[in-house]
Amino acid sequence: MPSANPIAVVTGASSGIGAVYADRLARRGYDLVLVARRIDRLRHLADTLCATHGIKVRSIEADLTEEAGLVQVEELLHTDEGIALLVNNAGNGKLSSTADMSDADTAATIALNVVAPTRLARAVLPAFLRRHSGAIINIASVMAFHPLPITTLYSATKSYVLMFSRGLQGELANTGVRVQAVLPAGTATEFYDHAGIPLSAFDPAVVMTTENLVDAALAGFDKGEEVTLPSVHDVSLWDAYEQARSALFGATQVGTPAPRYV
Ligand SMILES: NC(=O)C1=CN([C@@H]2O[C@H](COP(=O)(O)OP(=O)(O)OC[C@H]3O[C@@H](n4cnc5c(N)ncnc54)[C@H](OP(=O)(O)O)[C@@H]3O)[C@@H](O)[C@H]2O)C=CC1
Ligand SMILES: CC(=O)[C@H](N)C(=O)O
Repeated sequence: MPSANPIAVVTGASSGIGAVYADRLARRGYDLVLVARRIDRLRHLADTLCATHGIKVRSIEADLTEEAGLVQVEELLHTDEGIALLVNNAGNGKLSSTADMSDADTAATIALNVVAPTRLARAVLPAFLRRHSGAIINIASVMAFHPLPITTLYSATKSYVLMFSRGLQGELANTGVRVQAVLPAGTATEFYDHAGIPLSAFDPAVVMTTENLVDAALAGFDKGEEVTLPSVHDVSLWDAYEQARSALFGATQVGTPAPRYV
């Protein structure tokens, strides 16, 4: 018997931001599909959320940097008509100079942060468009617009997520399908266990709790925001950034070299 609840697919649900998204979406009455490599954690979370909220939860053990893992989730997104929300959350990043990163880490970050959210969005979009409804939440980062010497590759991948989201928003206008880009700043998760720099190296005053992050991001989602910056108190800063970006683009469309280059 198919569930009456809308289904949310959350990637990277075995810890951190994804695990809190799973909890919050369960509270909102979503059935869940949880995706990550650590199936033991997924099953524990699934049992807890089922018991607490009376929802249905499926756990999928998948490495989203591998073709087989991606195909598993793509097939679900292609076929399960009950899916109403995709949270592209799984991500990683080594905080390191580009020259010092290994080829394996470089490939894994591009695969997980760029290829996976792209393929999963492409997998779910046809059904969303057919139904004129559905939403994709892409977890980017504030590093998308502010590269540091130790975040070059990571920032580039998150800038892709932001641009991919902004482009989709333009494509999907008036279709009933929504895309939200969420740009967290430092958030207290296991991300730093694998990043090469421990969370303890950061000023606690600038690190947000995962619960506060996700609750703020969902508040932005409920407001209909296209880009949500949970930690930015003065939203006029983003508005000014976007206006400057648009004005700069307009200034590129002139067809003649700028005088300073002549
Ligand atoms: N923490 C922060 O300061 C910030 C984080 N972000 C972004 O938030 C998102 C969530 O990260 P966060 O919660 O912080 O970190 P965590 O490390 O706690 O969570 C990362 C999640 O991604 C999953 N994951 C990692 N590698 C793979 C893989 N190869 N295949 C499938 N799933 C994988 C992990 O599960 P498993 O290991 O079980 O596979 C885990 O569930 C990321 O996109 C990150 O870039 C953005 C800004 C700030
Ligand atoms: C400091 C970081 O790289 C963090 N993951 C972020 O995206 O802000």
